[in-house]
Amino acid sequence: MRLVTPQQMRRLEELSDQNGVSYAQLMEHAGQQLSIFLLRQIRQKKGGKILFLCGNGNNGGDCFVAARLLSSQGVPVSVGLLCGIPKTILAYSMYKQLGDIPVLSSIAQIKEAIGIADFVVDGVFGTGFHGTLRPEQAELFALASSRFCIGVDIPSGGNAETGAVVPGTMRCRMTVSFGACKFGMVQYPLKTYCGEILVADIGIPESAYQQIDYPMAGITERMIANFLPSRQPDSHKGQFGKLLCITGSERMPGAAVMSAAAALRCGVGLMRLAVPRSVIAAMCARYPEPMYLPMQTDEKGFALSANGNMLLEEMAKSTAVLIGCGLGETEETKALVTRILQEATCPVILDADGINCVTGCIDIIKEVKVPLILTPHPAEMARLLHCTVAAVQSDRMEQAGSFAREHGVTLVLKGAGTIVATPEGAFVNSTGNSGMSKGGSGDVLAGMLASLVAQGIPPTNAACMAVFLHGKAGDCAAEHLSEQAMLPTDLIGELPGLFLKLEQRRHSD
Ligand SMILES: NC(=O)C1=CN([C@@H]2O[C@H](COP(=O)(O)OP(=O)(O)OC[C@H]3O[C@@H](n4cnc5c(N)ncnc54)[C@H](OP(=O)(O)O)[C@@H]3O)[C@@H](O)[C@H]2O)[C@@H](O)CC1
Ligand SMILES: Nc1ncnc2c1ncn2[C@@H]1O[C@H](COP(=O)(O)OP(=O)(O)O)[C@@H](O)[C@H]1O
Ligand SMILES: [K+]
Repeated sequence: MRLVTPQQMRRLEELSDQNGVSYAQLMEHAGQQLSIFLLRQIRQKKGGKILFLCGNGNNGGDCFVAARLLSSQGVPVSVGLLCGIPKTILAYSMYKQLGDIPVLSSIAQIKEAIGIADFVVDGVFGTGFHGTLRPEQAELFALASSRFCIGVDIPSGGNAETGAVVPGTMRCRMTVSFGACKFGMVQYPLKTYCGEILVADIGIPESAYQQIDYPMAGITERMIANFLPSRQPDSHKGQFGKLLCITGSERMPGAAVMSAAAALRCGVGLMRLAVPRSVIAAMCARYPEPMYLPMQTDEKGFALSANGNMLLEEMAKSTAVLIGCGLGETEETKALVTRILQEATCPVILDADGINCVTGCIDIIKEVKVPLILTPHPAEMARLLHCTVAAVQSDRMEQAGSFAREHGVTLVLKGAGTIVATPEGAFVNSTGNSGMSKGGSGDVLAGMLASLVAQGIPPTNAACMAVFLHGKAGDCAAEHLSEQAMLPTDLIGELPGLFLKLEQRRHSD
């Protein structure tokens, strides 16, 4: 699913206009698509009165077209003007074609109409919304939201660029978005205001989409199914990658266990697991598959930089390195992480404390000569950028995309609606649930990602595949264990079922 910012949408409309599909035709198509959708809804409900709530911009214009088309087919429609007569030439010309459709402009009339409508269509504000809602608007929106409300392009009050909402934003059961889904609609909190999202084709030429800078898309199962490495019947372990994990400390051995277990379940051929010597016996009892590399530690159980030479030798034999989960943030681990990055000979996945260790010397990232993937959660991202978590969360795509472009890395900004940003474009995940908001879920993701990269899947593809499957594993776990009780380790238990499905899908394709 394509995702666009409001600026990109405006550029698409402009390119479309230059390529023979005018602005007026786009609006006519948008209204047509909306009317087709509404007709389907009416048929399912066996009848229904439709009230279009319209603002004075082009979002209202789409509604005038739909109202005219539906009315010509005998559907009882009315229009409520919330911001007066349309301001744009386009919307005004559509408004003038309403004919004898009832137009309500007093608040009292509109309130009454909302009360008796079967469907309320929200065409008050689209991508041109800014500022806040006036109290009387918020009150009307609350009333409309209590009905079966259908969003036009985006719920009014939502920010199509960031996913922010203002108090009183319209709550829609379904939203019909034109040309492409707006990025903000797949981020929180706006996502929860959209209901089911449908994208309507309004005739923007394919060539226009191809000219958009920094394209974005939602991650789908279909997309990631093709990334699975093929397994030939005569294959051997050396063909499925060699992963070096530099993880864990005496205080956080679990992070090493979870990332390693997840990596093993994602199919890597060989794993070397560098962890503090003291935790190896317990780990090996649980997971005998990896080759264990004992690390020397300080008196608190955190790895020393003196392990560097041994780790570099092991890295030379590896196809990917995962560093950071549970490693701890000390002067010694900082020196170790820095050295691994500076001398890396294969792709590196930098997670958790691996990220924390470089926040003071972020420019070294630009000098890394191998593909680098960072997997920060919002607080780690804020540390990287030396800003607040709120600043990260208020504009996730801008923060992730700018970082990826500036540093030439793949950046996985975690949290509901995880973003995989690369220097060329970005992907957004929609799987997962709040049952995953538990310490350890990130370690599982890091292990999965590292395993896929080690197997030779290009970093961006691997990141999309890992975040999609990680969230899907969370959704499966929640189904039979509940969001409340499920654990990060349960995600690992779901992986075999998910890979089985992907393999079956590949065999049937
Ligand atoms: N262009 C095309 O060909 C196509 C466009 N399409 C449709 O156009 C939509 C974008 O239309 P748009 O740019 O006119 O903006 P829209 O969202 O209607 O709102 C702007 C109006 O609201 C006002 N306003 C804003 N905030 C406000 C507030 N807090 N309180 C009060 N007023 C406020 C704002 O006022 P102003 O900025 O002037 O102060 C302005 O008058 C898009 O979402 C899609 O539905 C489709 O048909 C496809 C083809
Ligand atoms: N509400 C949610 N919806 C979807 N995914 C979530 C949600 N909460 C957490 N996750 C996912 O779980 C993981 C948590 O990672 P992180 O915060 O690094 O955990 P930890 O470091 O404790 O292992 C991320 O991949 C994140 O996207
Ligand atoms: K709207």
